[in-house]
Amino acid sequence: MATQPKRSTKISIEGNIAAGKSTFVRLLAAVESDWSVVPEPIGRWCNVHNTDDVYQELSSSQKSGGNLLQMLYSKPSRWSYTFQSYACLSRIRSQLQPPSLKLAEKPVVFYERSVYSDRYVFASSLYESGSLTETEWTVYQDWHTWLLRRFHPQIQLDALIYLRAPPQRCMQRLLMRGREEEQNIPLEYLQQLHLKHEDWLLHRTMQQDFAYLKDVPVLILDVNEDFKNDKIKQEAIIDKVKEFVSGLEATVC
Ligand SMILES: Nc1ncnc2c1ncn2[C@@H]1O[C@H](COP(=O)(O)OP(=O)(O)OP(=O)(O)O)[C@@H](O)[C@H]1O
Ligand SMILES: Nc1nc(=O)c2ncn([C@H]3C[C@H](O)[C@@H](CO)O3)c2[nH]1
Repeated sequence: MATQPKRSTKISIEGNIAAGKSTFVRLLAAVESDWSVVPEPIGRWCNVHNTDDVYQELSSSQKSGGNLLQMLYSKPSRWSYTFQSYACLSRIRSQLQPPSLKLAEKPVVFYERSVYSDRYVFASSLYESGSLTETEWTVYQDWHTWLLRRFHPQIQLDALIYLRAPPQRCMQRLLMRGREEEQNIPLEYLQQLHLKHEDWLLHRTMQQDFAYLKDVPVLILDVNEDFKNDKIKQEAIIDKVKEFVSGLEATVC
């Protein structure tokens, strides 16, 4: 008789642009053999030449995503709806993929962002700043709610990790990283996204259409400090994640 694959613990890593999510998930992927990482699809469009294991060579249709990011930042009023639709489709697709570690004893999958940040951080900010019209926002929310309910529980998350850093620090990192499409992003945009993350994950005051989310555990990690080249700080932050995950495994069966 075929053995049933173990149910993975699914955790989304959330945080502002350039807070350090990709850097952090690369660290996580190296910690435990049972842990795997699903990079943000949009991140991959901007990392075509990255040779890390978690980044793969892209098909030509995916490469056009890099252009879409450029189009979004160059003319948000024209491209926000298209971008949010494509971003959300990609995220649903990757959240539905079966775990790559079929033989893992306690599989844990970390996603770089989720269908929830798509809506409650980005699309909501773009609507508030007038880049999505009332009609686009209504249509987006309608299909977003319908699709997520349709795919529940396959895309349900067990936990969230919030990488928290001041918008000024994210701006520094964004400029240092030098991704071409992002060079004209104003600090105000990062401040707006920061407030959305704070309401959602720190204060937990954000109204959401998915009732289960209000009980999902959130681990908040301060990533303001530079831990990129500091093994001791890296170990300390990883220990917090290990402790958090083992607490979850006791409840996820
Ligand atoms: N803790 C840290 N200390 C110093 N530099 C960092 C730290 N974390 C990330 N960086 C640097 O900041 C830049 C942005 O990091 P990274 O690409 O991991 O951000 P991200 O959150 O994945 O971005 P995005 O939201 O665009 O996907 C990179 O140049 C990275 O090397
Ligand atoms: N508008 C918008 N909606 C999303 O759902 C979304 N997800 C990521 N991004 C942007 C942030 C980085 O520039 C870049 C890589 O994270 O892509 C998004 N932008």
